[in-house]
Amino acid sequence: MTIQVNHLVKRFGNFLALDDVSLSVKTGGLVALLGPSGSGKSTLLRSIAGLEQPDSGEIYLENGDVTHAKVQERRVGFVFQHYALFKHLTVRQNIAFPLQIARRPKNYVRQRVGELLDLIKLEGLGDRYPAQLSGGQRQRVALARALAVEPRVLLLDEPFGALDANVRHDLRVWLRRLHDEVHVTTLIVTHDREEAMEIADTIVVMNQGRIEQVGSPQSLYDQPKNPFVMGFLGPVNVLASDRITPISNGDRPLRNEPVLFRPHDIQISLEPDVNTHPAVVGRIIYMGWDVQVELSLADGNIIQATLNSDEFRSLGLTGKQKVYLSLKQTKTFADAPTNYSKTHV
Ligand SMILES: Nc1ncnc2c1ncn2[C@@H]1O[C@H](COP(=O)(O)OP(=O)(O)OP(=O)(O)O)[C@@H](O)[C@H]1O
Repeated sequence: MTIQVNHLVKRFGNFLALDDVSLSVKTGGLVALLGPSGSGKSTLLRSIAGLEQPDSGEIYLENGDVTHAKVQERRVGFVFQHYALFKHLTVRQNIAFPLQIARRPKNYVRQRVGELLDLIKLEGLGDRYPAQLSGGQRQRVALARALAVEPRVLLLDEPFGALDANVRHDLRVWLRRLHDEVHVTTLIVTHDREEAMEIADTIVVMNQGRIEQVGSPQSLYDQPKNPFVMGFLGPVNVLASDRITPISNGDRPLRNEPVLFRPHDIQISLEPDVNTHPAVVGRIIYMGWDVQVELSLADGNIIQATLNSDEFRSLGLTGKQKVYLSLKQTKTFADAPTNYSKTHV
């Protein structure tokens, strides 16, 4: 285990930013902290870096207690959303900076900077200044600088948050490959579920200063522990159980808790059958391969279905058309509030 956090509590005045958070990160893992704004992701990351002092709890890095250690003693690399490169230094000088502070010999610095420029695929740009780079290139330099002194842990706080969607996507792929090459234990903060699912081996879902669930992208998506995780990992419809029959509830009796289902778990047919519900087609949104179809149920509830474009075409759906829907899969949660609605997701 490279990172071990035990019962961390952090208050800002009366506000409880971390509420008894415990987490283990395996050596070499790439773990995403995922949650809505204000859920405590950055506070947890900054506490591990030593930039925040927790009120109670412990932090271990490679089995050493660093709860009260200074930032420089922790040997962590840190990259923030906003480029923190030195404007008056070239790319090469920026990457060399932490090595010079650590008083590494000149020859070593030259060689290590060369290696890192290679690693971030910016070999030809070592003599440029940050202002002469794109946003994505600057973040790659920031990463190289964070990796220069071979940190025990790499901590990334929304490193691609300020970049446009295409560049973000390229950098995610790049970061994943980079991690597969260097295997440094990495914790990345994001509020973007696609980013978390694409990059991380393990996702830690946070909400209101607590960890809701930890697991692989697939296990969180397929077996969410509660409605919050299900809603945060992907789009979801919520209906009261007197409105729709859940597919399978195991042996557990329903106690009026809501029924949750994904838009792509709705099957649309043009003819009624046993257990189908009548609905009327509303707005249709083409998203390329996926087509989102809004459906109004007889009781006035509106839900979203997602079809692939082949299914959509073979049904030939148009607005105001009457259709019949059934559900392929549903989820209910024993501890969900019975007044739970989609606005909670
Ligand atoms: N220095 C501070 N003083 C007071 N409150 C703070 C401070 N830092 C964070 N907070 C509060 O703690 C809560 C958690 O903040 P944090 O930055 O950890 O959330 P986050 O999940 O990273 O959110 P975001 O995605 O918006 O960055 C927020 O409500 C924030 O306002």
